Amino acid sequence: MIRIKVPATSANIGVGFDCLGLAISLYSSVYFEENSQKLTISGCPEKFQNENNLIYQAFVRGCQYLNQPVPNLKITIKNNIPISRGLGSSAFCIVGGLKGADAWFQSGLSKEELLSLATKMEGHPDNVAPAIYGKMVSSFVDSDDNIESVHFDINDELQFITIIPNYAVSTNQARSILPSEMSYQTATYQVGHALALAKALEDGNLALIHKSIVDKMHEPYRSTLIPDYQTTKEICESFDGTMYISGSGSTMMCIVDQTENGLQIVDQIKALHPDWNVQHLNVDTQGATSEMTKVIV
Ligand SMILES: Nc1ncnc2c1ncn2[C@@H]1O[C@H](COP(=O)(O)OP(=O)(O)O)[C@@H](O)[C@H]1O
Ligand SMILES: N[C@@H](CCOP(=O)(O)O)C(=O)O
Repeated sequence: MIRIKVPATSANIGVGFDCLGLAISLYSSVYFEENSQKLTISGCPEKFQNENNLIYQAFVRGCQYLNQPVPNLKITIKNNIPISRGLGSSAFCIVGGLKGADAWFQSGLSKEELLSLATKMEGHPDNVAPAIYGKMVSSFVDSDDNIESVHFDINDELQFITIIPNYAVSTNQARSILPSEMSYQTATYQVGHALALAKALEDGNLALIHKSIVDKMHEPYRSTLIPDYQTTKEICESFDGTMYISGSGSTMMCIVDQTENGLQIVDQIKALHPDWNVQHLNVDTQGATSEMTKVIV
């Protein structure tokens, strides 16, 4: 059977709305094997165990692109990326399904083709690009509808603390509350900040990360959907951490150096919210992988 392993992704990174994203060391896998029936799906909530399942939809899209018939499939999901928490669970499904079809037919799709197909399904490239390539990726759609992506190394001195609340925020809702227009002044602010942030993350410059990550495009609106936003931000900042809303939330990501500060932040947040999932994670540098395997792990 085929195993596709995909990293979770943290999109936007403050000022990079819909264009900047980071792959992190939290992984989900999906296994594809032949089946006597049309489709069997396990490892996800029952409401997704049907033909509307996003992984299956992406697999079918991959077959169409490759001009291949859709095989009878058994899909087994080993999921570690929480759903609707702003860590790219939908990107996992889309990249997992497309890459599954590519591996099934051994068709050797390029990462560029994969990114183009995945972006059309997801609607924005900021999660699917790092899910495919790893590291931090900045992407945009050019005038010919091609996706251009630029790849950044993140400095090893930084650690990422993923703070996952026990409540979800739907991406659709978090997009629907955003204004439809923005001023030239705000656009200029965002461009300057985003460029500085990319360099600061490469250099591990915590002071510049802290200044440049401050967003005016989505975070002020979306923070209203996360009741614990302000208190969590204050805890992070009291130990020299910088916090942003991961994707559309509810996860909050804290960037901090490799000192004891990270441990203090985790301890304080866990003490306040024992049922939240708070983890130290690293940057994933590989992106999605595929392998033939005999066992499900
Ligand atoms: N493990 C999974 N199994 C089936 N469907 C999933 C899984 N993970 C995510 N999805 C799909 O992705 C959607 C969540 O996407 P979205 O709201 O964008 O949140 P996220 O921030 O996690 O990407 C779900 O409604 C579902 O359609
Ligand atoms: N740029 C998108 C990113 C959504 O990421 P997700 O992980 O919440 O699906 C947005 O901000 O809407």
